[in-house]
Amino acid sequence: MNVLVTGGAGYIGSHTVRLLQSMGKNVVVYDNLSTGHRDAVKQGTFVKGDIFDSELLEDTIKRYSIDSVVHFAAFSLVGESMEKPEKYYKNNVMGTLNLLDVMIKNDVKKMVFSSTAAVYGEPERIPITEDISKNPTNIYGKTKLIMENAMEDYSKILGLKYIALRYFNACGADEGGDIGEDHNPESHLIPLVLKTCLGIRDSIKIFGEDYPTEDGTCVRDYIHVNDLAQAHYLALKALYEGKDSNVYNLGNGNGFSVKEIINSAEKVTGITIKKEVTGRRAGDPAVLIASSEKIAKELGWKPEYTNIEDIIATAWKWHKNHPEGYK
Ligand SMILES: NC(=O)c1ccc[n+]([C@@H]2O[C@H](COP(=O)([O-])OP(=O)(O)OC[C@H]3O[C@@H](n4cnc5c(N)ncnc54)[C@H](O)[C@@H]3O)[C@@H](O)[C@H]2O)c1
Ligand SMILES: O=c1ccn([C@@H]2O[C@H](COP(=O)(O)OP(=O)(O)O[C@H]3O[C@H](CO)[C@H](O)[C@H](O)[C@H]3O)[C@@H](O)[C@H]2O)c(=O)[nH]1
Repeated sequence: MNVLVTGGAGYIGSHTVRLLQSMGKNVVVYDNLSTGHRDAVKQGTFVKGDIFDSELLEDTIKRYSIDSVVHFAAFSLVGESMEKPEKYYKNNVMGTLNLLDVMIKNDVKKMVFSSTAAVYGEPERIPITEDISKNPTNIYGKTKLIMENAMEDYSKILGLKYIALRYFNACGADEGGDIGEDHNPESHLIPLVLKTCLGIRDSIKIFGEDYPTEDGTCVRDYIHVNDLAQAHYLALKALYEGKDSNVYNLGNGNGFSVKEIINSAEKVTGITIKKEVTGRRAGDPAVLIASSEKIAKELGWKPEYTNIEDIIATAWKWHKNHPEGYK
């Protein structure tokens, strides 16, 4: 396996790169560092480049005899996507189409693609299986769905073999404590809660407690980043074994409310967190819980981290040791 990992200097990418390297795979990280961090790639080949730079992409593919791509590079802030749609359509759709052009031109026809639970929008059923209708409620989710649809056509007509992985809420960090989540701005619940524990933030805002859930706050399915990484390895393996294109959900299958996450973080850290209930955040579905049965059955994937406190503890280790992230 000679794998090009676009966005490999980002949060999920850097964990996947580490896992693939630990399994002896040849990995080339290709990242423009727009939201990623050079220090998140601790070893191996790093190319600073943009997925719009066809020449550099082609040169990298040829130089390292690349035969597959894991494509993380994208913008992924839901709120920003509703304010700057052009930024999201450009990077996530045009950028990915450009990458696919260069891949196909160079006969690289295996791709693992980062998709998202946001493709479902307000789901018609819980737990969410891959076949339910997709009605994304934000532009970020739309851009990912557009690319899933395009890849389906490329697969039928151009011979592309792809696996799209629809992640639910990625969280946690590698046990080593030297790589972790560092988004700027940060919008995800767990890092924000832990930054409040560290005193970097004053309080955590709870976006609405009037949802039709047990405690009134939104319920999400939190999945450890190393379990996501493992799924990327299994997806690549399936493609190298000649399996067909496919789409899989990736979640733990357990839902936790915002209040439950805050309580768990208080237990893990031993710190009482200041909370503030505010209004709902636009576009937030009440409950998102994955069924990951399909990937379990077809690719043998099984999450290692199922206990939410264990997951938060790995994130806490990273944040405590790197209060300012990679800076
Ligand atoms: N974090 C989550 O909970 C989550 C959930 C579902 C899906 N995803 C998807 O997973 C992927 C990775 O997410 P993440 O949280 O690690 O994000 P991230 O921002 O940490 O990583 C994205 C990486 O892509 C790079 N990048 C962006 N545009 C690029 C371009 N044009 N050329 C080259 N590199 C570029 C960035 O520099 C960054 O290193 C994204 O595609 C995201 O949409 C994330
Ligand atoms: O300060 C905060 C931040 C978040 N939340 C709540 O916590 C939950 C989790 O929010 P995150 O922002 O951590 O994650 P999302 O569920 O909004 O989004 C994640 O899951 C989506 C799929 O639904 C996309 O994949 C997206 O990329 C990914 O970040 C939501 O109910 C949100 O309203 C708060 O109450 N306060």
